[in-house]
Amino acid sequence: MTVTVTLEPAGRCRWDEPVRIVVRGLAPGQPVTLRASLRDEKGALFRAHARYCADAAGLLDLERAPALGGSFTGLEPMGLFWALEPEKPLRRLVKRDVQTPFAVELEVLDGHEPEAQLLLGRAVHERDFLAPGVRREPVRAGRVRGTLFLPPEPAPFPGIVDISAAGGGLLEYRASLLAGKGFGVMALAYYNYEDLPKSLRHVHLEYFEEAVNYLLNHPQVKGPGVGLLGISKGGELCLSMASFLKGITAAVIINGSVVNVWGTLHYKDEILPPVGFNQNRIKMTKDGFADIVEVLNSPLEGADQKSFIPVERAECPFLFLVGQDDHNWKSEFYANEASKRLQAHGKAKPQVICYPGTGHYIEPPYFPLCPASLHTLVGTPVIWGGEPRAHARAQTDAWQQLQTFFHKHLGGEKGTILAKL
Ligand SMILES: CCCCCCCCCCCC(=O)SCCNC(=O)CCNC(=O)[C@H](O)C(C)(C)COP(=O)(O)OP(=O)(O)OC[C@H]1O[C@@H](n2cnc3c(N)ncnc32)[C@H](O)[C@@H]1OP(=O)(O)O
Repeated sequence: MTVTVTLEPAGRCRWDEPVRIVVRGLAPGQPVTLRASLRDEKGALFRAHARYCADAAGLLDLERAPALGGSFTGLEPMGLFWALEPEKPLRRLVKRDVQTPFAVELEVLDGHEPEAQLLLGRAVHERDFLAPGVRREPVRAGRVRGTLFLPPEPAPFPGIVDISAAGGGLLEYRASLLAGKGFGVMALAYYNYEDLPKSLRHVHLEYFEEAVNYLLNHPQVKGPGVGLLGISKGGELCLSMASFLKGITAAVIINGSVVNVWGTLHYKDEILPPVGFNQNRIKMTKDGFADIVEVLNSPLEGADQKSFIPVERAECPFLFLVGQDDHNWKSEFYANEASKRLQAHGKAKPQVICYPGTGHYIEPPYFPLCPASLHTLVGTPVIWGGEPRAHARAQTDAWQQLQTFFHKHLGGEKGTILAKL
């Protein structure tokens, strides 16, 4: 009997959607190995594999059959995606062009032995980043540089500014996926992109103010305010935006810091100096990677207190999503200190969700954990923390949590349209 690999739903789906993998035509109880392969846009290969046994009817359904070993074990229907590992170390899976899908090759190999196994069947599964009808609009307005993603009509939609980690350039994949949930999402570049500043040494919030106003004035975006979504340095910038700027209705901070890091922050006549750091607190792992989690000074002591972002000035609700094993910096400490500061000034207690075993890059679901890669500010590979399975679980939950939070505070439940006030 021919071995077939089928995916449900059939055909192309969004990267953040689960898919059911079913293999038919095997012998009863046949041992097989499933292997997933993906090449990113720079040709870097990512692979995962797992060993299974067919059931008495010769069927293998990954929603019912536990993996017996390989890149992961246990009942993990999406393990072949979140357990992908780069052939060359230090590569993080990022999607640079959201207008094309990632093609994932799924192979069924006979037996459990690692050496060359007989190929029994295969399928190529496309996972894309733009839901049908989602529109992609490059933004070159005044100084603002980014890309706006708009859901299919009817407008208007709640607006969200999405700000990535330090690294420069412009990564659009989170914004493009989130636009598929009914939001108008602008991925905002903020340095080392086109004619933007080349470094983070001086950050002027007026640029971000212009970006917020651009989005608020967009004819397809509904007010009265916008949401902010930021990860890492992007999360820190969202906290500063919410503290100093108007027009912010909700903010989701993914592993951000509540202290100004690396460069001087400017807004009108105010300045926040960068928090101090001590390179002697960099530890080296047995693999030779840097662990920088202790490098930054505490913003609760001495002169470093001037670097604490005045979150008490913010008028919006916050959701902090925290990887408890974040090794970039102390995300849980920052979230808790932000919460204390807000409550000490009579503001609402923010929602803080902490994920055990979870590292720095909490991405949309099914992105594989990146254990270590180049830190552009540190200039050497660092560990980001996290354990693959726990990190994968956290990504799936965090993605739902941030959507729920934005729908609650920005409106925009699919189909509910509120006119601009
Ligand atoms: C001590 C004081 C402490 C002070 C304490 C500092 C802590 C504060 C940190 C601030 C808070 C944060 O944001 S922490 C998060 C910091 N994040 C980062 O540093 C992100 C690192 N950057 C990246 O991963 C990349 O920029 C991407 C993947 C985002 C996009 O790459 P790109 O912009 O297109 O760059 P590209 O020209 O392709 O490649 C340039 C180099 O980037 C890296 N790179 C490129 N692609 C990838 C990739 N997929 N995975 C991994 N790395 C990649 C490679 O090394 C590559 O060099 P080659 O191999 O091609 O030669």
